[in-house]
Amino acid sequence: MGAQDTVDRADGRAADAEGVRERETRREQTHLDAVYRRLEEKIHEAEFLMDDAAKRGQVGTPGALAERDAQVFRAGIHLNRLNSEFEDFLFGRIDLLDGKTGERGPDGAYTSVEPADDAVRPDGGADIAETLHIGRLGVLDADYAPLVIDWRAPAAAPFYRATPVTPGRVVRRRVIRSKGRRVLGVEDDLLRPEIRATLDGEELPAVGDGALMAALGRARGHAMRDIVASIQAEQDEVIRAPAASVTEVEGGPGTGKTAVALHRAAYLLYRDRRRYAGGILVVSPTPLLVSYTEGVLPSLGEEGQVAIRALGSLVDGVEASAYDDQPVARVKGSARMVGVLRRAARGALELGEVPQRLRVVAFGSRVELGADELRAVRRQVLGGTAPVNLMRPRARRLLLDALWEKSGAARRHAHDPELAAEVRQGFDEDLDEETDFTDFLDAWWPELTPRRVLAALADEKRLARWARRMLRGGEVRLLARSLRRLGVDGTGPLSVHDVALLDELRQLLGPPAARPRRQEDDPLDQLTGLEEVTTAADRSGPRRRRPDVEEERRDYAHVIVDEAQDLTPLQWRMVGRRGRHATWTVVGDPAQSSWTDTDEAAAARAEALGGRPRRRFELTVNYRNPAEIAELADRVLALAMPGSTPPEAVRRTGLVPRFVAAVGADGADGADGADGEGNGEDLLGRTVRAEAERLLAEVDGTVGVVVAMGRRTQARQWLAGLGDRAVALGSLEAKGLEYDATVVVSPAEIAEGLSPREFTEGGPGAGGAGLRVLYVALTRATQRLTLVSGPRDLPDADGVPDLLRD
Ligand SMILES: Nc1ncnc2c1ncn2[C@@H]1O[C@H](COP(=O)(O)OP(=O)(O)OP(=O)(O)O)[C@@H](O)[C@H]1O
Repeated sequence: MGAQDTVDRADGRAADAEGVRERETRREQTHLDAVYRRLEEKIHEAEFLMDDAAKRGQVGTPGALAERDAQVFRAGIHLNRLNSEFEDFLFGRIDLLDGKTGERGPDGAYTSVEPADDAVRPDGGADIAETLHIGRLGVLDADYAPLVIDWRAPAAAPFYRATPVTPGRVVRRRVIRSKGRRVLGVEDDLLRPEIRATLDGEELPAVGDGALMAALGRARGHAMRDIVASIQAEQDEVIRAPAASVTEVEGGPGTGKTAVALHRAAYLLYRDRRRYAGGILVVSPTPLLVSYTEGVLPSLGEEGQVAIRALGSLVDGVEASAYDDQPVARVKGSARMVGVLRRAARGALELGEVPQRLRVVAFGSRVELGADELRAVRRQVLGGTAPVNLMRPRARRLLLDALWEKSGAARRHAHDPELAAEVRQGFDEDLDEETDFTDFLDAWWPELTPRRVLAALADEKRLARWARRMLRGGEVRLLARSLRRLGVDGTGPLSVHDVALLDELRQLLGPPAARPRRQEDDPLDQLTGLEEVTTAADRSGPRRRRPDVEEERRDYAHVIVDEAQDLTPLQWRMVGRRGRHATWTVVGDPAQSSWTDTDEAAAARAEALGGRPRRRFELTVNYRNPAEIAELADRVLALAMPGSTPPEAVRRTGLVPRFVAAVGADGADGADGADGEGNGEDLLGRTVRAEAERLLAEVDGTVGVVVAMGRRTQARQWLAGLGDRAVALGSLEAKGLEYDATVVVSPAEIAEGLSPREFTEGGPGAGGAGLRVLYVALTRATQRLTLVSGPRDLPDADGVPDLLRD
């Protein structure tokens, strides 16, 4: 056979394959047309029903209608948005063998997973018994037969679970790519290539190289895409895990933890909407990650029921995105702060001008309590554990007791308790109207707000008193200095770690107490020692609201924590308060933790999750990084956490990371002004900019430049004018994000920037949060990685920094 024949045959095969692809695409187009026709019918029907209900003055809420025909109605109302904003309304198809009757599928429904014994004939032939189309929402035809099955329905599970090793009934899995109403193409995986399957008498063809690789190769934008068309089996198990108790998921970078957590939220809503509607909280580490991920749920047809909040925005009315330096963050996040804040919450009662004497006129005579007596009353009030603001009624009550005693009236009426009670009531009522008394109470037991108390910690002497035996001198100094930003009244800007302190204080202070009411029973008379005491009167009585008292927090039905390895003990307490009665999904990767005291955080996490039973999952495949990048990052992982197993990268691109040294002839990078305005000054900046430009030309999507936290502003200037495809970010901000290409600037600085002491004393190999942060930085790229080293990196002749050499 001549060379020309070989070429002709190959061309012929390619032309055949093209023909099959076109034919298969046309077939799916026919199905999609039918789906849209049906959806249009349902939209008209829904509009008519809404209209009709409105005309007849009935309650025609979408909710009420949805119950009539929930699945199709929902599809209808989402359709227009799906059309305009999202691709792939219908994205999947499975062709199945006949199943064993009566066998249950992965979710316990009667969807047989295993084929019937005679599904494959002895000669290897088999007929496709069932074809299912899978989409973002379910659509039924006029006879209630499914045109599209919701991806979350049990019947759709084999689309995700089938693998060539355990194919079950699935012969062919097809991913359909469409835009609006147009089918663009199909990608098939044959899960049982050993059999000759036919559909309606025709042989079942397979088109393309599989959908996963196609999805992974696409350029990235500034928003995360859903993975609904290519969820992998181990991910699907997490998404569909029963909601009960706590689901814990660990996996290395790029294993899909964030994606899986968001798809799980959509799944839980589908399974039990009544329970979860309005009640799923997703906690994300940074506002950047919130905005990166917030389109995923709407693309899955879920909006409004899930709150995605950054750790700095978890308290209503507060929006913090500033970072503290790591040593400060470490103090603020430590569990030791709970004790300090407890003292501060009580100590703050003495912040203003505390009156040392109470003088009133009662029943026509002067009664007075002196400093010692007042101190004794205060001690007595503080004997309980109720929130400080809620102790105010008790303070009032005990002051009245002391005044009553002092007035001698108690003795005068000792023989007649009934009369004594009556007189006492008059005594209290008189004093409640006496401004000398009410003004005194306001000054002596002021209403405290969390911000005010937090700001009070900025006074170093005062803080040292409150923190005695809990914080070291250096820590007190750092903390006090950092809180000065808040100003005296506490209205200054908050850092992310301040928010957890604020939330802790909200708990310790409680809401401002109700104003005293006549004949009010002091609940603490009976209940001293209870954690939280309010009466119906307190709750319904008029409150003097302060503008800086935030709305009550909510109690969620399910809490999803992303990047859980980074929560500080105080943040765990803050999140735990929002899920006291919740079920939980907690995803994270210890190898990416930037927190130093991991034992302390583990204890706080255990407390937040309580004694609920746990179900653990591990994700093992890295879908983000090509193997060439993952292998480099694994060197740092080996230093940061010796012995840990990295996830396995799913693809190889042939593009190895590029190393560039920005070291001048004098060995300086000049970024710290080593030689003034001269050559070395902006060598690093110029190099980084040039590398970013180079990557922008090489990839279609985004380029992220990751620098040590202290260099963020500088890095933004380096990139000025390069357009919005290039982004500069600090190492801690890179959490959870990804870019087509990244420039990682000075690995040594990123590792040191976090914790110089840990890095230089322990040295590489001693582990440490700094190296884990570097590991995060190195695992953000989906295609290309460039490393720019400065002098601190001690690059070798090839520009490879010391930390990344073999
Ligand atoms: N089954 C899948 N099909 C297609 N893409 C996937 C799949 N699973 C994950 N990905 C993609 O891999 C990338 C990494 O996913 P994700 O950000 O959820 O990982 P992660 O485990 O949270 O990573 P990190 O720990 O680094 O934050 C994303 O682009 C995601 O869309």
